Amino acid sequence: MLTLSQVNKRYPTGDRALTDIELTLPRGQVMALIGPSGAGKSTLIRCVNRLVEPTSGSIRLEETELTRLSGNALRRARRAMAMIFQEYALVDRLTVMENVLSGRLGYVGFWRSFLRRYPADDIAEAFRLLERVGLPHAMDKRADALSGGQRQRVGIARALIQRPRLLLVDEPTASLDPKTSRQIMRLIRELCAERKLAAIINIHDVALAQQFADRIVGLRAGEIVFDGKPGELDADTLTTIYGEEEWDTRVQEEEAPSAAASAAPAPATPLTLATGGAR
Ligand SMILES: Nc1ncnc2c1ncn2[C@@H]1O[C@H](COP(=O)(O)OP(=O)(O)OP(=O)(O)O)[C@@H](O)[C@H]1O
Repeated sequence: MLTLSQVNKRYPTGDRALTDIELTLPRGQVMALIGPSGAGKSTLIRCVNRLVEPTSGSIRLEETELTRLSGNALRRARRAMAMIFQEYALVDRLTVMENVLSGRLGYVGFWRSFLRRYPADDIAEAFRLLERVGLPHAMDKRADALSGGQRQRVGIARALIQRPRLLLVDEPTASLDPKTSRQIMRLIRELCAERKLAAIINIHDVALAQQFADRIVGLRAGEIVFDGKPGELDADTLTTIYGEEEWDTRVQEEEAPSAAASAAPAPATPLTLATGGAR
């Protein structure tokens, strides 16, 4: 449903962020995008919804060539691609319900949204979504009264009320504790399955990516250096993506003495990356 072909991005500063990206994402597939800082993960997902302009190449969402769109046509295409952010991007002074409904801004007219008069169907759907993400009792709370995990659930509900076909997810767990991170990843995974949504999830935590994604794509210096199933990620592949490291042993040697590590459950996946492996 999403096809990137020969996508390149060079920023005006001269930084080459993406080189000849080729990627096809089928409907319903959850893909994790991993790679070191500066590898181009955020640039890639922002090229898809054109928050960043690719320098060259083609990006197709089903029949639509996204790189050629502007104005209303671009706004319409963006409705199909909802974004979930690391820092949630909620409006703090608004209620949870209002934040969720703001996901409909691309659909309702300016005055309606300005006056916050949303159609009854949208309100009913917002109720259903808040229930689905586990926040049925929080709808009247202000967004700034919520925990990080709850804020991300609101961000997920806001994305879904857009009725997207594709989720673009930018480090959804970066500000969350390990347990909440897993709950959020599980929720995203389940919702994608329920709604046949494809997702690209930019994530630093390799263990979480392995556990919750169907497919992992590794970027290094703007190029795809790995594209495979979570079980195919081995120490050699991690070295290709991140550079030299003793992937199998580092967590044990460096973290085992701490209380946090000894309380952690045994890894469910074969490899745990030291930088993001605590669960
Ligand atoms: N607005 C910008 N202007 C100039 N260069 C940029 C800009 N945004 C990103 N870059 C550069 O593009 C490259 C890729 O950055 P990007 O943020 O996409 O990487 P990333 O993999 O998402 O990193 P991180 O994991 O740290 O968020 C880096 O060299 C970065 O310095």
